[in-house]
Amino acid sequence: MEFVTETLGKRVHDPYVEDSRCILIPGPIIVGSGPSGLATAACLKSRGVSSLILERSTCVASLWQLKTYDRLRLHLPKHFCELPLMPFPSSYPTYPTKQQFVQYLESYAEHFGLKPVFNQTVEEAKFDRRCGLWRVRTVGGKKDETTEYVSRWLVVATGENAEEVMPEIDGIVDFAGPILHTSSYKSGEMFREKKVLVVGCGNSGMEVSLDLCNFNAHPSLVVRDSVHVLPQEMLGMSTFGISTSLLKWFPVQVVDRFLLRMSRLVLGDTDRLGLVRPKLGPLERKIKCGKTPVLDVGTLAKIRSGHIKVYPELKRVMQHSVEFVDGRVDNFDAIILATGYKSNVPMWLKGMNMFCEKDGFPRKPFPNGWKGESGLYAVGFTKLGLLGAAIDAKKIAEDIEVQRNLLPILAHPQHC
Ligand SMILES: Cc1cc2nc3c(=O)[nH]c(=O)nc-3n(C[C@H](O)[C@H](O)[C@H](O)COP(=O)(O)OP(=O)(O)OC[C@H]3O[C@@H](n4cnc5c(N)ncnc54)[C@H](O)[C@@H]3O)c2cc1C
Ligand SMILES: NC(=O)C1=CN([C@@H]2O[C@H](COP(=O)(O)OP(=O)(O)OC[C@H]3O[C@@H](n4cnc5c(N)ncnc54)[C@H](OP(=O)(O)O)[C@@H]3O)[C@@H](O)[C@H]2O)C=CC1
Ligand SMILES: O=C(O)C(=O)Cc1c[nH]c2ccccc12
Repeated sequence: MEFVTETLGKRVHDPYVEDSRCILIPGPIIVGSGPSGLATAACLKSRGVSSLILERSTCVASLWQLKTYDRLRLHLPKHFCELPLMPFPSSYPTYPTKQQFVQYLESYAEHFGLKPVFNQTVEEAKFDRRCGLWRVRTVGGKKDETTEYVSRWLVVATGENAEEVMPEIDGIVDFAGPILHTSSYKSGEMFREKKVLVVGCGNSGMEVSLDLCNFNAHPSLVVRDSVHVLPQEMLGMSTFGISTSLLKWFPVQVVDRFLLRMSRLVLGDTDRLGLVRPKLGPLERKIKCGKTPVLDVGTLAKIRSGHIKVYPELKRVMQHSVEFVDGRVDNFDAIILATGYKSNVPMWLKGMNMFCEKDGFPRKPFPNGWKGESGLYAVGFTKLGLLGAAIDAKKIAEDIEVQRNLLPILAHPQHC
């Protein structure tokens, strides 16, 4: 505690004050240098507020750089995926490639002079009520040392996809072949001629199955429940763009009915392929349950042609084969878990009610989840992808600027 008192008292004008691995940050601390963290830091900077970004990985946008497959492109048109204050280059195609998106994010960081501190995993963050400051403990760096960063504001930007979901499947430890999560999958190159079971039919599972086909592997897809598959475009426009326009005028149920009718025209009856549609419509389900509809990029054609088999839920895994709940058994050489991701906020953010312990998302849904108490903020937990992150980032920067102008803490050091 002496440290905070001392630094606040004596070194009020130093930008970063270091003392035995306890560092006072005059601006906000942002945890995570993905698109959400970068967008918030840029919006703050444009309002004259410097921030410090702490990142566990070694680069910006680590999800995109290190944990995604080669053929990935944005699924939504680029103008829905732009970060605030800097558009995509006009030379980019409507659906930029992963490499283009990463290049854009790197230029974004450079343009705004954002320099995250890499190799800093936040292990604990808690609000110290005695001095009204956030204490953020990290581990990392050359000698894996512990550091405490202290600030009035904490922005959680660790994302909806911070940790892989690894399901418990009966007998999976007995499986003889490779088992990997889609976050480690790069391409179907290593699976040529192999029989591969893809578990999970979100956007990742559907696209990885298609990629495997393109490398002459033989994929099977586990669809344990129901799924909405929509065409990426209809009537020459993006399905997402049409949806957002219609939602301005019509209730979500009406828009869903339109989307389902159009999907039926473009894609045919997906139920017959083993992809049974949920009872709730695609947008209502996204809003209520956070389940993203699959935007088809060619997988359905491969299912229809028999290149991708569809199976129901797994019952158990054996050394070289898998049994499904309908009693069928098939041999496989590899298993790819396309079982999604989860937030990691409950693992490190302590003593705050803003986030739900169970799912690690803000308790208040979009558009109200961005602000908590005591200078705590969340960016990028909207279930609306990059668009939601951009909306949050702007609001957070505006709010912090107002607070900073109202209560200049450095002029009124508090006592710990
Ligand atoms: C394969 C894939 C494709 C996608 N495509 C799209 C798309 O086309 N359009 C769209 O809108 N959305 C898409 N998404 C959704 C995705 O969530 C966003 O694109 C975007 O990456 C979210 O940004 P973020 O900064 O909130 O989270 P992330 O990009 O996940 O960034 C969070 C950062 O926080 C860091 N971090 C996590 N925990 C800690 C910790 N304890 N300490 C320090 N650092 C930490 C991580 O290392 C990471 O760098 C896609 C997601 C995936 C998985
Ligand atoms: N180009 C793009 O824009 C892309 C975007 N994305 C986005 O990234 C995010 C993550 O996507 P994704 O990785 O597909 O994860 P998702 O969470 O969207 O999908 C996970 C899938 O795994 C299933 N599942 C989970 N556990 C099991 C289990 N034990 N047995 C069988 N099935 C299981 C889920 O089924 P159930 O629904 O029954 O729970 C669901 O179908 C999404 O927001 C997605 O839209 C991903 C890829 C490409
Ligand atoms: O890819 C994601 O996770 C997103 O949240 C963006 C997104 C893709 N398809 C959608 C359909 C409805 C709302 C958001 C998305």
